Formats: sequence, structure tokens, C-alpha cells
Amino acid sequence: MEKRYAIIDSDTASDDTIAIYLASKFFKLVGITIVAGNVKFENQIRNALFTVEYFNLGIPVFVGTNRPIMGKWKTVEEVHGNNGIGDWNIPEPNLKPSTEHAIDAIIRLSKEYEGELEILAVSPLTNLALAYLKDHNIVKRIKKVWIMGGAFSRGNTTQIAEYNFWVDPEAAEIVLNAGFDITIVPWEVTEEYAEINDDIWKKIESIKNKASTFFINVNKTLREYSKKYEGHGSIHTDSLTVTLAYDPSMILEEKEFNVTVETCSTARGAMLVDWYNITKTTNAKIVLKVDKQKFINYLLSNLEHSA
Ligand SMILES: O=c1[nH]cnc2c1ncn2[C@@H]1O[C@H](CO)[C@@H](O)[C@H]1O
Repeated sequence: MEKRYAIIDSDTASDDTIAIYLASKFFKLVGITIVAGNVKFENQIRNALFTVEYFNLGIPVFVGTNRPIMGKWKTVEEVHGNNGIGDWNIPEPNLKPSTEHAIDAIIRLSKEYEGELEILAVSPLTNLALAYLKDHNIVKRIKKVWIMGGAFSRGNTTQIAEYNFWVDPEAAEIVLNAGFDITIVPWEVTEEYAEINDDIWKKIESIKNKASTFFINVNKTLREYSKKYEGHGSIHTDSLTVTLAYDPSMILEEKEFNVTVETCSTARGAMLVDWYNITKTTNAKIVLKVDKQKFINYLLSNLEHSA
């Protein structure tokens, strides 16, 4: 089967790096665009370049916006480690990012691969929102947008908000209302279907090759944090989103909703899902159930059969 074209938009830390690696296996990845989020911006760029170099992916890294639209957010080094990848002491990558801005790269690539390009947004949506504001026609040219973001009610960052939507709720609102074909993978769904528990962690550890070593190192702090504060193994939200995008037959249930994002007060970043279609419109599908075993199989086989 011909590989589909995709850009992965990433605030590159821990699981993002694995999502990049998986996306490079699943798709013809034409770019990695970096956006403000998880950890210090410079570290995110470094982590993306390191991932490309480590796995010899040959994919350009485009630096994007280094803050959300409103500029109010916090990085979460406590989740991912100080450098974003479990404090793994990595060498400085030789690769350099592209000189083209991520927003311009998204617009240009949407023309080069018109009607074929998919966006794997495992990040706050700032780059995509700004690309849309610069060129509304990207909506017609981009085939599909996969979004990891939003929580129904169990916020991982505030009582109600998931991190990616919380970092840039204005951007999320812009993207959701732009008219893209959107599928959302929300936090609770990833919590249920993208957990790497002790058994699977040990299995990955025992592979002991280049990719498994990478996985264990970059996700070390994420695992400790998830165990301590969320009471389960590490949640691989971004990897699940990329895998679902590659093989949508893993989606066992999804439903179309009108989805908006709260931008005010203590509920900032909350995903508002019109469950009973009170608004009489829809703008996105939300994934509700996933074949977890398939996800684990994809992950394990791609870690086993690496370099
Ligand atoms: O506590 C956390 N667990 C997992 N991912 C997190 C956490 N905090 C921030 N992220 C980041 O935000 C998205 C998920 O909400 C993911 O994209 C991940 O990179």
C-alpha cells in the first residue's frame, strides 16, 4: 500500500519522540513542525532533531511558534524530565532545523501535496491555527487533521482541561471552526487505550535494541510521573493518535459532534462537546473506543524491527 503524506506537529518531549518515530514508519512524513508546549522550546527542537538523527529519518524539522497565541501557559518538565526526554544525557545533534518557518512550511507542503496531506497534531494547535489565518485555503488542500487533545471532564492539567487544549485554547477554537476534516483523540480515551503498564514496559525493556533503548530512556520520567500522580503506567497519547491515523480500523467507536473550546476563567481549555447535538451542527469526530491490542502490537513490532 502506498504511504500517505503527513506532517507531524509536535512539542517534542517523551512520547512525542515515539510518535515521530512511528509516524516515520507509517507515513511519508514530509515535515516535523515544532510548537510551544511541553518543555523549553530549545529542548523541544533539540529532541526532534535528535530523534531524526538517532533513527536516521531524513525528515526536515521546521521551527514554529515559540508561544501560544495569548502567551499564557506553563511547560511541564515534571512530566517529561528537565530536557523533555527523561533527562537522558544525549549528544548535541549535528542536524540543524530548516530555515523555513513551520507556518510557511505547512502552507507550502499543503500546495505540494494538495488533497493528500494529513496533519498529525499531537500538540497545542498554534502552528496550524496561524497557518490557517495566513492562508484560509489550506482547509481545502489539507485532507485530514488528527488531533490529540481535549478531555471530556478528567483534565490532566486543570480540573477540566487537557494539556494541548489548555496551552492554546484560542488556537484550538480557530482550528475546530475552520472547516477541516477533524478527528479528535481525547485524553480519557488515551488513558484507557494507550497505557503502557508494567508488563508491556518490561517487554519493551527486554527487546534491548536501539529503538527499545530509546523508548525506555525518553519515557522514564513520564512513567514515574504517571505512576505517582495518575495511578497508572505511562500514557502514550501521541503514539496512539499517530497509530489510529495510520490504521483507522483500530477505531471501534467514534461519533461526530460539535466541539468548541472554552477560553475563559478557570475552565480555560475545557473541551465542550455537544453530546445531544443541541447546536444542530457538527465539526469533528471524536474517537471513543479503540482496539488496544492492535496499538500495543504496532508499537512492539515497530520497536522490535528497528535498526
Ligand atoms: O500528564 C501528562 N501525561 C501525558 N501527556 C502529557 C501530560 N501532560 C502533558 N502532556 C502532553 O500533552 C498531551 C496529553 O495531554 C500529550 O501531547 C503530551 O505530550
